[in-house]
Amino acid sequence: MSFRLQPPTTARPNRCQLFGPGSRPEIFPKMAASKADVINLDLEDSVAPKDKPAARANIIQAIQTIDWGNKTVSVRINGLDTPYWYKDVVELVEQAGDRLDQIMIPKVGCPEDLYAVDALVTAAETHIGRSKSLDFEIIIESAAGFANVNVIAAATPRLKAMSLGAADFAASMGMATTGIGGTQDNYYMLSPDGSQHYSDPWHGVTAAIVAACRTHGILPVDGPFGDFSDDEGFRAQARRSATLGMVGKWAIHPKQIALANEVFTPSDAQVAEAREILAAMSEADKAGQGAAVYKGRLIDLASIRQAEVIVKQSELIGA
Ligand SMILES: CC(C)(COP(=O)(O)OP(=O)(O)OC[C@H]1O[C@@H](n2cnc3c(N)ncnc32)[C@H](O)[C@@H]1OP(=O)(O)O)[C@@H](O)C(=O)NCCC(=O)NCCSC(=O)C[C@H](O)C(=O)O
Ligand SMILES: [Mg+2]
Repeated sequence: MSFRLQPPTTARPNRCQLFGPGSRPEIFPKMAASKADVINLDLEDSVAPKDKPAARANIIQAIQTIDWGNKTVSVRINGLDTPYWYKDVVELVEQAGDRLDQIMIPKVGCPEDLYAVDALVTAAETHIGRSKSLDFEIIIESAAGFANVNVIAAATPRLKAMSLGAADFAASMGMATTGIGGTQDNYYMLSPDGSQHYSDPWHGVTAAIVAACRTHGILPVDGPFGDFSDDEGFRAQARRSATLGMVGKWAIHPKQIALANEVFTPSDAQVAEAREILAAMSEADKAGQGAAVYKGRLIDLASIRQAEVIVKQSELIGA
């Protein structure tokens, strides 16, 4: 560990972020009744330009009137390259009330993007005397976002979560794909016997997001998986993200909520094994040993830290 300690990551359940367009208010109560940990009401790409003002009004009314339980309520604003974002921010901060926990800023490319939004949010909050400070979450979905991810992660203490947006990311990188996340037909390695083995084209940016987030105590989240009729494809993508350190995944259809919760909730077997490792290391410590053998394999002090990740995650979720 560096002399500069890794900060604890934001402590909240974030296994599934359910999206819904701000222009479809009839689904908001269904979103509130769902088993998603985070609700993302969208003002950006799922809302047509002519519908933006009505979508803002729908969202503000819904935040004030619907019982969102203990969910994190977040609104995705429009990008800083559009004429919509400043009204999104000002109207939300001034009118939505304290039940609005967070705004999601899309297509962040540099830390100054967050500086600009922070300045506007701070002014609006001060103007109305908002008692609760608004949190930020962002989407890394451009070449610039990938290149600058570490300085972006350090941009503001408001930042609590960071997602990968596979669709815009692929477009910005010039990737030859149209699918949103998952396996890509042409991204494979050829084995000596001629068989094809698919690789993960999202691996590099996923690892970069996780590293930046963990360095700064931010939640790393996997974004959308577009083919909501492909449950196994979603599971495979989510399992890869979880293995690399992400804490949750978006659902762009209610079908995907249970899948995300399943993958990002540690199983009973995983928790039991983690507790056994902690117990074995406790015995080793009493015997003056820093290492031990568990089920025929080495465990040591690093194994304690690995096991604690799983135990803490299950305690946070209440699993
Ligand atoms: C994808 C959808 C357009 C599908 O909507 P619909 O045709 O209504 O689906 P179904 O008929 O299968 O719906 C079944 C029931 O579920 C309700 N429903 C539908 N969607 C939602 C939802 N999001 N939350 C809660 N409930 C929902 C329907 O009303 C039906 O209910 P009932 O009749 O009572 O049985 C739609 O799901 C949708 O709009 N999804 C969200 C799209 C979105 O927000 N996209 C933006 C995020 S992805 C992105 O932006 C890319 C990213 O930035 C990147 O770059 O990668
Ligand atoms: Mg996008």
